[in-house]
Amino acid sequence: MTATQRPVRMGLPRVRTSPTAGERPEVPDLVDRFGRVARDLRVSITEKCSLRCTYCMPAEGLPQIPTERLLSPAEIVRLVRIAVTDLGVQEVRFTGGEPLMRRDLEEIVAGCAAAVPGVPLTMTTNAVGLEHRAQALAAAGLSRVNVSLDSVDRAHFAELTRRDRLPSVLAGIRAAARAGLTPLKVNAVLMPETLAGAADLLRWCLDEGCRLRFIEEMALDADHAWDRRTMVDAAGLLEVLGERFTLTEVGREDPASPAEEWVVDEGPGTVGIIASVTRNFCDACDRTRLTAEGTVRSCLFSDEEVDLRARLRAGADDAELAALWRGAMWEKWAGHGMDSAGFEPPRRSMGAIGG
Ligand SMILES: Nc1nc2c(ncn2[C@@H]2O[C@H](COP(=O)(O)OP(=O)(O)OP(=O)(O)O)[C@@H](O)[C@H]2O)c(=O)[nH]1
Ligand SMILES: C[S@@+](CC[C@H](N)C(=O)[O-])C[C@H]1O[C@@H](n2cnc3c(N)ncnc32)[C@H](O)[C@@H]1O
Ligand code: SF4
Ligand code: SF4
Repeated sequence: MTATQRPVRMGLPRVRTSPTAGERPEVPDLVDRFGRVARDLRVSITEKCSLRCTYCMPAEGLPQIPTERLLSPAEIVRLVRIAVTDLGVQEVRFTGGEPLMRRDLEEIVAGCAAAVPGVPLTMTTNAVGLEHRAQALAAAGLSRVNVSLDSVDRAHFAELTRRDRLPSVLAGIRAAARAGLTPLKVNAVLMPETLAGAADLLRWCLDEGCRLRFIEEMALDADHAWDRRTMVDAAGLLEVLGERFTLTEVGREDPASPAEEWVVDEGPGTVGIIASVTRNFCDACDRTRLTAEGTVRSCLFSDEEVDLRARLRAGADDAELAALWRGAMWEKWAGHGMDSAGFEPPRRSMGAIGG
């Protein structure tokens, strides 16, 4: 049996449904009622973006957030320090919108690197313009980057992102690799339109030494076009890639990692699949999020947010901000529920939350 003929383990949803009854235990870490502990902080720093990916943004972009409502570099650094020193966070990822849209990104990274030395600082980016900033970001203390890239065909890229920026993205990826922002992972969202170019994208990533992961599309597009019945799942992708490559399943790098991995041909290259919908990883979720406006959002899919910015600007001390954050995490949902009857997408789209 070849790797692609092997049945894909779709499994039962891995969401624990019976929460712990009673009060939150008196522990400093970000624990929730389902026994999970958040160690991975994702910080959105802007809603702006240089692209308009159809699975994320509306064609006209998101409504602009007035500058005074965005967290300043000093505020971001303070909240990151609280997350690490008071709440047990072990990795910080900058995202958005597009983090490169902020001119003060290097200042934010350098401030965080000084405030939480030794903690990996990473970024998820579309890489437009990264070519000119990769060296400075690495020098400021950025550890590595993940880049979103759905196609290496210029016309197809322009269609998917509504912008003709493929050359800049490819130059950005190469500059990031030269600057040592590695291991560099590439994220591609699975859609019917991406399947035809999926094998070419994998070939390109293998040749460039990038680790490609395909991601099942989630109901987080601003246009609300997502449809569970037509979305491309992991099984559909494996069938297409199997026509060109021999894939051998190796599983997850570590149990909390969302990506399951396959070795391609004789290796050492791999391809990953983040099956957020059909094989969700919510029961191992270790994430907490800060939105660009300074609210804590415990789950991508939960519109309940706790406003830290207002308290921070009203003079709250670190202990109060940490307590608010712990309370938000205790209320975290079990999972996204995309497979449940009556599922409603959240009000904010991916770009507005911070993916
Ligand atoms: N279900 C779910 N999916 C997420 C979440 N955060 C990110 N994703 C999806 O996972 C994809 C990859 O995210 P990245 O930003 O590259 O982060 P990562 O995979 O955690 O990063 P690594 O630590 O480098 O593996 C994104 O494109 C999203 O589609 C989350 O909290 N929940
Ligand atoms: C919102 S973007 C922000 C960072 C940066 N602009 C980028 O594209 O990498 C973060 C991640 O979310 C993913 N994403 C956006 N919309 C999605 C959706 N509807 N389903 C799954 N992933 C999505 C993107 O592919 C990207 O990897
Ligand atoms: S996925 Fe990233 S690059 Fe694409 S529109 Fe959303 S924020 Fe922008
Ligand atoms: S959907 Fe929510 S619970 Fe599931 S992995 Fe994402 S953030 Fe965690």
